[in-house]
Amino acid sequence: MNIGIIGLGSIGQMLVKAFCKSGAVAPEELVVFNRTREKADNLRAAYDLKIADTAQAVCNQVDIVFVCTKPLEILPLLRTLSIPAKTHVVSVAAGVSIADLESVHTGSVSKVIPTVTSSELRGVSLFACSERLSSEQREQLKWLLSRIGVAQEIAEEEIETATILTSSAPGLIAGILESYAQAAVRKTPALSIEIAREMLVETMLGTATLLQNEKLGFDQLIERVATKGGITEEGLRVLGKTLPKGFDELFDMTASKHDMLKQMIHKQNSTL
Ligand SMILES: NC(=O)c1ccc[n+]([C@@H]2O[C@H](COP(=O)([O-])OP(=O)(O)OC[C@H]3O[C@@H](n4cnc5c(N)ncnc54)[C@H](OP(=O)(O)O)[C@@H]3O)[C@@H](O)[C@H]2O)c1
Ligand code: PRO
Repeated sequence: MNIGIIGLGSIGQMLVKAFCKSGAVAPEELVVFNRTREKADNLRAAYDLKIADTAQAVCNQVDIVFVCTKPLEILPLLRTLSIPAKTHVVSVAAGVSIADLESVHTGSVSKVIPTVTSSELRGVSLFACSERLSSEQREQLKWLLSRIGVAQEIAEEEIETATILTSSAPGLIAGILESYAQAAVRKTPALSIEIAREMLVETMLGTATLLQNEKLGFDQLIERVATKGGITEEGLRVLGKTLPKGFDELFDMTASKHDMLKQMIHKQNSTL
């Protein structure tokens, strides 16, 4: 199976690494193109993949192509290409809908929201497929994504909120952890920030492993940690006062950003 990847930024490079690391795809089955050639050359130093000279050349030789450019770059790019109808076009762009993709490609299209943690073969890739997809194309996509983590099929109307739980989450969690570590050091300046960060990372790994291996609910883990009348209880009380409002605002603001992006994409598509 030949797989194309157009756009080798953070997520395009992650897909190359994850597909190769998982063994889902042999490097020589990958055909890549990036606007700036250097990124492709750097990847080629590690993986024996094919570098195409143009995005069109990628589309001419693959069964499925992952387009990993930014949301406002994808439709203008796809409009310049003559993509064979049999080629399955997969967009990873937040805010670009299946209908948008169907307006620029006559064949099968899908929307995938990957996550950077798939470079460790962990995390959730969200996917939504167009009705044009054959069952073989859908199974192929699901199989590829399940090799690099959990492949979660999802209705398009749920994908934006789910993106915040899966794809944005590694960045958001890193932001939360940094704030957690900084607060610890403000409280106790003798504590080194590096050690505070390391302790949090190890604790996060331990927490995730415990939740998963013992199939604990969050409430069960809380009960195990928070000794009645103890210290954690006090921390949870503070979180209960501040976090719901903060998370509601986070979901509201990221939804507004999605809406803004979609408006820009629709405007762009109607003027192209
Ligand atoms: N980062 C994430 O965690 C994540 C998760 C899920 C979905 N996404 C989606 O993935 C997409 C890419 O995000 P990113 O974070 O990877 O962005 P990025 O690091 O800026 O990568 C974008 C890449 O696209 C390349 N590019 C732009 N126009 C091109 C063209 N016409 N032909 C070939 N290559 C082109 C750029 O090349 P240059 O080297 O020339 O700039 C750059 O390497 C976005 O649509 C985003 O919504 C990202
Ligand atoms: N990274 C992309 C963004 O921040 C999409 C979800 C994760 O826009």
